[in-house]
Amino acid sequence: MELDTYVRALPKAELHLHIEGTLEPELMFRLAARNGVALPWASVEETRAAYDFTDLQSFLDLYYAGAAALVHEHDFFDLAMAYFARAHADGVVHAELFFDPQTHTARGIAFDTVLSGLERACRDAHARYGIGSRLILCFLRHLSEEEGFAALAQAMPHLGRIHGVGLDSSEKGHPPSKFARLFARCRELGLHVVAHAGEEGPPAYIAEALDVLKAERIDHGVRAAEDPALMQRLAHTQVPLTVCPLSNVRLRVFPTLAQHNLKTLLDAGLKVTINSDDPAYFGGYVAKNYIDTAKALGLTKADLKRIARNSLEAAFVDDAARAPWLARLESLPG
Ligand SMILES: Nc1ncnc2[nH]cnc12
Ligand SMILES: [Zn+2]
Repeated sequence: MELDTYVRALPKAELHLHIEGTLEPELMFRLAARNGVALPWASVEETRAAYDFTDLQSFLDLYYAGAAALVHEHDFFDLAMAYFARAHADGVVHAELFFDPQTHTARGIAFDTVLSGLERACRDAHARYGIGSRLILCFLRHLSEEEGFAALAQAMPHLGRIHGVGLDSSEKGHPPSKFARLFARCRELGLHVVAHAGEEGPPAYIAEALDVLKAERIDHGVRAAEDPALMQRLAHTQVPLTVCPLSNVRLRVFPTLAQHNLKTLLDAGLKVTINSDDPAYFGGYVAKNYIDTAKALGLTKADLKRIARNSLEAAFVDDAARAPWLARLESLPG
């Protein structure tokens, strides 16, 4: 079986996906026109040309600017449905969507507008494609813990619709410990906990995410490779890493895909998964992340199958939901 066909046939979960990062320029311009929102770019082409990032912050500046096109419930619905259609084509059977409510409430968009649009898309995607999904509220770490508590207060009436919380945005200078009390409260509320750590920030941030926030998965985590004791810990505990190879290259965490450490992490026994992060900005959805990484690092079908299996095992679902996906996965060669 050809690599492309094989990757798409693998049942997989996408566990690191910012829904705002799936806003393709074409939809961004349609929504901006529909909503009378001014964008900093004149055309779709000019927008794509601006996606020449030097680091995480240079991306985040554009990502927050693009999100301004999202205003109405229907916009969030359209955004998520466009993602689910692509995810389905890539063989995704389950997706855990990050969303950044503070990006929207700061512009006067109601929390419920964001959540209702996304939730309706999750329901429709299940009916149309059979894709399972979860919504994970991410706190913006460049803002204060107090502002995080304000976002949590807005989320409180809707907690039945939110499965977990995460931590994203500018990593350097904003360690996980800044949000210790907020995440303790989220855990008391029964929410799952994940956190971006070790993308641009040091390995110590990964340890803090585990020790202080009690993160159940680490988003990115690639800088763990700099700390042998942390590598051993991650291999021993099997805390999943949601690695995003194309993102890492576009944000210059690694100079090229051939220099990415995913295979090193995998061979050291860590529970590595492959995800797309912000595919509209980084040039590829999840299947392209699998395929390009496989080609660049010489991953075998057995490696790819293991990565897909890891993603299913790391998803926040019960074993009954996982069983048919795993059975289908194991029936494939490799
Ligand atoms: N890769 C990333 N790192 C941190 N925050 C983000 N928000 C969206 N994408 C992100
Ligand atoms: Zn991310």
